[in-house]
Amino acid sequence: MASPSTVPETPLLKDELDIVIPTIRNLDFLEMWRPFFEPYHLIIVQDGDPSKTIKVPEGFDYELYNRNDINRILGPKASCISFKDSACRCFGYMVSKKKYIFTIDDDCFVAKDPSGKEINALEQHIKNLLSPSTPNFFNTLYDPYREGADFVRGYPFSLREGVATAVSHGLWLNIPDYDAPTQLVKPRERNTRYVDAVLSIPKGTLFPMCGMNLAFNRELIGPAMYFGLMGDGQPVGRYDDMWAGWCMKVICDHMGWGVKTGLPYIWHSKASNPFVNLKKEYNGIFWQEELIPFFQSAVLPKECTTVQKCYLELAKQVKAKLR
Ligand SMILES: O=c1ccn([C@@H]2O[C@H](COP(=O)(O)OP(=O)(O)O[C@H]3O[C@@H](CO)[C@H](O)[C@H]3O)[C@@H](O)[C@H]2O)c(=O)[nH]1
Ligand SMILES: [Mn+2]
Repeated sequence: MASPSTVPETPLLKDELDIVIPTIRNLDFLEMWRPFFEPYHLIIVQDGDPSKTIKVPEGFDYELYNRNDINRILGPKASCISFKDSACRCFGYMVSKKKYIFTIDDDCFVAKDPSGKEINALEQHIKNLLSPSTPNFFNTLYDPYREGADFVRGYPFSLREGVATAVSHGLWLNIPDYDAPTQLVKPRERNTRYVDAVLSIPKGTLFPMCGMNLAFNRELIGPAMYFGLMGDGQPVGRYDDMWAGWCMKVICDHMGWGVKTGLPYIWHSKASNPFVNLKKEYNGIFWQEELIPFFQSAVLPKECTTVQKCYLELAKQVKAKLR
């Protein structure tokens, strides 16, 4: 019998978490993530031409879905899954049967922290999701549940239990997730700043959710994580994750759940073409100036006791106020 010291540590949430990857390129990046990802089940959503063969590196346990699969499974409803846009990833959230989801882009690699240690982004997301959030009162020493930190003087004891964490939003070293105008004026800017913090986004505050390094509790907030319809035939692009983030945050605030941002970092390697991105984002840059005030003022009635009811109510308000 193996002695306790040799028994391999079972990766956290090994059978309760799926890793969802949208791809229109290839999956070579998985080699670098192998030590961290291999124990987990992958759901690969292949975008673009379904006749193209996507090679999954040996040793990974995965499901792979292309557009033909999406059309077969959803029939006429397949039109709600974006085509030729990373928003297609939310199909993976739908077919998953697990409690947690981690989604990552195929141009995101393992980053190193300032000490040079490789960052297990998945492990950090799991820690973020399994520990409470503090959206109702800001803790100036950041994450109070972290080793070596705590609540500071003046923090109400009645609030120190925190609330359930629904979403963990990770960040990116190297290529930051800038919009096209910013990328055009700062083409060589790279993010080299590693901020060693995890923050709860305060209740009542929206934020720009990026889908490239993101984890969430699918059982809690899954129905609100629909990534807006973008890509082929749509007037706006690169607002899929933003849309989901705004809907999700309004609903989390209403349901009393938390959203965290900060660690973990990944290394984002490819800058997408800013001119192509400008065309995709152009309408969205105007659209969001109308959208944000809508989401900031959205109120969900107390009868909305489930995420589904919240989302349907939000949809009703969108239809009434945003068309
Ligand atoms: O038509 C497409 C284009 C891309 N993908 C896959 O989606 C991700 C992200 O693609 P990419 O790295 O090219 O785009 P970025 O600008 O860096 O991504 C940021 O913008 C958001 C787009 O809304 C995205 O979530 C952010 O990370 C890769 O895995 C591509 O392979 C696709 O499936 N279909
Ligand atoms: Mn990218």
